[in-house]
Amino acid sequence: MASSFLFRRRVSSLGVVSRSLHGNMEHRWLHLESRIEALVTLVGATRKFSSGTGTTKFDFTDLTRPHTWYPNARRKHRKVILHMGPTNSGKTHNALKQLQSSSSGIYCGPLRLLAWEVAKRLNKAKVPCDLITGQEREEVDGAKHKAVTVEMADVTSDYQCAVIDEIQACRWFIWRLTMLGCRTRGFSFTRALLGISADELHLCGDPAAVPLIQEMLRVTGDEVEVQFYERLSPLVPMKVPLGSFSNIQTGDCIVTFSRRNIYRLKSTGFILGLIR
Ligand SMILES: Nc1ncnc2c1ncn2[C@@H]1O[C@H](COP(=O)(O)OP(=O)(O)OP(=O)(O)O)[C@@H](O)[C@H]1O
Repeated sequence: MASSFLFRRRVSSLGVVSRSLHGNMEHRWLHLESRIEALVTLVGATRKFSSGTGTTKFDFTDLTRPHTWYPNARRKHRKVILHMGPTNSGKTHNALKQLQSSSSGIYCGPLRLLAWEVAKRLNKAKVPCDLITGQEREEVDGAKHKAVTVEMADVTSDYQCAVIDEIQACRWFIWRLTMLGCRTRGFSFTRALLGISADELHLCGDPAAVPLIQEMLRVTGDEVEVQFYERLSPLVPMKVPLGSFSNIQTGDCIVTFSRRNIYRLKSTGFILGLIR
């Protein structure tokens, strides 16, 4: 599902807005992380001191057990289904089918456009669905479903079904920071994974994340099931390189990994002409 946004014409301008939002968030998270690390060190010293008294104390500053920060989710015995496979293998499609048929639910994705696509899909299927991102809040009468960017994940309500897309971005905070996935936004995925209170939680992503997620969920008491997927259509490399951009044909997709490159390619008019 992540790849489909690349084909939309609206992408470049919207992409800039959301990236600048993430840029600000990056600063905030980095700042917060350095504060947490300092606090964790301090807590270590405090615990050593108080353990000598022989009394049982609850340590409110203990940041080493994040699963306990979400009592709503811990009260549920969640069924967690991992949909793991390469891109274009139908993981998200299957998870969204469950979301669509549930009485209430939430979709959390890494991009505004993914949340937007899911809200559109559910509303089109006559399942009223709110769209909530860092930039907008579109509420639909009677909606019991929400499509959100992961930072807006609601960890206070109860849902029948929840979907977290691109879960490999998850990041695990533990005593001395261990890290996997996205350095700047991973915390929001971890928060959604540990904190969403849903009977069924569907996680879509890369199989490389399976051991980490299993480890994270070992302490939550959730039931975990892993389903592996194969690509729906084969990926066949070309026998000869493309060469010049002038060899691009209508229907081709260009993938690039920096904003500067996107604008550089956009400025070459023939590419825009093809996308239209
Ligand atoms: N059973 C199906 N019937 C019809 N369309 C499907 C089916 N499974 C997947 N698709 C379509 O195939 C495309 C890719 O599926 P999907 O987005 O679920 O893949 P994905 O594995 O989640 O990809 P990504 O890793 O990029 O998010 C989508 O357009 C989806 O609607």
